Amino acid sequence: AEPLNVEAIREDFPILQREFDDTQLVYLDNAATTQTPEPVVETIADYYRRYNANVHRGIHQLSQEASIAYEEAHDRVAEFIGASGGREEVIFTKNTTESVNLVAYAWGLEELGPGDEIVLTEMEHHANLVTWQQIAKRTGAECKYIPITDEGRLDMDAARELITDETEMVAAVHVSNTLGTVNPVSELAAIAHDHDAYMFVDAAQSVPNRSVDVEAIDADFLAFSGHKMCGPTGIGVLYGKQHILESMEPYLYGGEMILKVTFEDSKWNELPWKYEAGTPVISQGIALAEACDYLDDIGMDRIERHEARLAEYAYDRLTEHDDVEVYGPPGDDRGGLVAFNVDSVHAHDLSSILNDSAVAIRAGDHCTQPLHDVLGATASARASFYIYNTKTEVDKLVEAVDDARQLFS
Ligand SMILES: Cc1ncc(COP(=O)(O)O)c(CN[C@@H](CS)C(=O)O)c1O
Repeated sequence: AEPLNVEAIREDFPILQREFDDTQLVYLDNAATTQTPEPVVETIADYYRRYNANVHRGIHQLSQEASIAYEEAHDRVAEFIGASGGREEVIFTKNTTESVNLVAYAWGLEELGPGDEIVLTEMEHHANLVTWQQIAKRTGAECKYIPITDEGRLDMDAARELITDETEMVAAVHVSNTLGTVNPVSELAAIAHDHDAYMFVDAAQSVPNRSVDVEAIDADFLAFSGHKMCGPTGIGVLYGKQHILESMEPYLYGGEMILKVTFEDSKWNELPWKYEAGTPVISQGIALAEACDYLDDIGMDRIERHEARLAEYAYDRLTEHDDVEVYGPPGDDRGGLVAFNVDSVHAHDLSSILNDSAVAIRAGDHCTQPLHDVLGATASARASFYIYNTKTEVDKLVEAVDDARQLFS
């Protein structure tokens, strides 16, 4: 497929024209959050200008329009991830973190007990790792961690050992936000299902960046965030197989999620509203549907290839110097990000020097502290790419890293 027309895409992101001290912004922190294209911003503004109303309630025209747009946004997101069950399999939350917590509380707290096991990986984000770790503590279940190899890939032999008939849940990241590793989540799901365990895929760094088909993976649950895929903050998605979501009890109670309430008890609304208590993320959900259109117009396979090319170029240029360690698999086999350290420069110093050159990257643990312990690093710098980044911007990153190296050597 032909390369992206990055110049045309950049026209949709006025923020990328910002300058600091006459130096144009180079935004390379997309794994943290992506920028928001004009069509999505316009969708949000149009909602509040023309048809803002509460949903599932009022019978007035505005509420009808808002309700239909909000409900259809669920259908659009279901289509984007290949969920043939449509809106019944797509729950809107606040973010990926809340999506994981929904399953941990609504299923984990109810179903897990002593002797049960949850299998995670050493590269998990805190959203997944801390959540299941704490649910295990509260239920008496036990967490186990699939180790990573020296190249930062999952040790699948160890995975086959660790996932047993005691395993109730396998929860793994699809693309690591620190290593860039693309995990074999379909294979993990098959192993989990061989042992009658559920498979939860943390897709925060994959749904925005490549074509993801929940049914091809055969995930039982899958989570991601709108703000990492050209959408606004305040919207996350939990995909769940319909029959599983039907079998679970909600854990947030209130309006919207009920059909009938008496003083004695309550009956729950149908899916997905059963898990969307109170006034939902209306404008955010409608905007996320627009973001799905925006990305599909570009093409997820082209986006994946664009990011892979930038990641490989960054990997190759950064490792031209032997004082740089890039974490994770080789440059030609990873998602669109590189986390690295430069021997003589602490990651935080590096990111602040890069900021002086208007290059925006992330420094820290990227919410993967246990992984950094495994890597033997207290922190790392991370550049992460998206549809509006260019090789020239990677060159600016490398030049700024060279400046830092001079400064500190
Ligand atoms: C793999 C993975 N899983 C879960 C999350 C959480 O997404 P939220 O929208 O914050 O809930 C993230 C978000 N990672 C950001 C913030 S720490 C990063 O800079 O890497 C992620 O990368």
